[in-house]
Amino acid sequence: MQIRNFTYTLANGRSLFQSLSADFVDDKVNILLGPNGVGKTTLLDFIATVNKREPAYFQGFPEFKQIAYQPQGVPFIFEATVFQTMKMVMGVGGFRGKFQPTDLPETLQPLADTKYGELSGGQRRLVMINAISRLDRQLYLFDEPESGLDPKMAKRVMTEIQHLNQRGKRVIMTSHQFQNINNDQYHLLFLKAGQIRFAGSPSEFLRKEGTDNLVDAYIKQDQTVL
Ligand SMILES: Nc1ncnc2c1ncn2[C@@H]1O[C@H](COP(=O)(O)OP(=O)(O)OP(=O)(O)O)[C@@H](O)[C@H]1O
Repeated sequence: MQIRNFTYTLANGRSLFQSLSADFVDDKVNILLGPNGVGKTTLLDFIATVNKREPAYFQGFPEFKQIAYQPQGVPFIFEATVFQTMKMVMGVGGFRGKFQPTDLPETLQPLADTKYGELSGGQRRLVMINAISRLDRQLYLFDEPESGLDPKMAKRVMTEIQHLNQRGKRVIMTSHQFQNINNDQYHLLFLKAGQIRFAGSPSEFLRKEGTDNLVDAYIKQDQTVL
């Protein structure tokens, strides 16, 4: 999957991407990093075809039906229970297998009959990520999947996302969290000022910035004068 020379200007005239090129890898979890407002979600929207995707710029991405997308917001029917919500999301996504409360992950089983509207923000996110991960698609897009989750849950979600990738699924996600980017099963793409400024493994990122701490590496990269 690759993006080639993609230029995009917002309706207010602000140039968001300038001849942006990016290469995503299949056998690692791709993580888009970069400052707030730089365009990570907008890029996911193009990949997911929420925004029209021109084949001249977006090459090798699966078609719409083969993509599962977890957007940042998680609006849903507040009265539905956790179990009903997951079943509904999976049903809309084309899941036709058997699904019962005992199929819920251990963390969600005690909440099976709890109304979605009574969950915390992090719990809602967990429900959506679980439902979306169970769809049978080629490409999974997660927009800040660990945001709002406690450290244990965030770690679990990142492990599940890696398992998804190890089962042969392609994954692109965004993140502002670094504590779980702890191995080279991740492929980092740093977006800033309209282009990808770094692409590579976490250890390559650390080496490039001359530090052993990803947060420091991120800040150094962000401070680089272009
Ligand atoms: N519907 C919209 N109309 C106008 N501008 C928009 C719209 N959606 C996003 N933008 C603008 O596009 C820019 C990129 O937003 P985007 O959400 O893609 O950034 P991001 O990198 O994902 O940010 P964050 O890390 O804060 O989630 C921002 O400046 C934002 O104001």
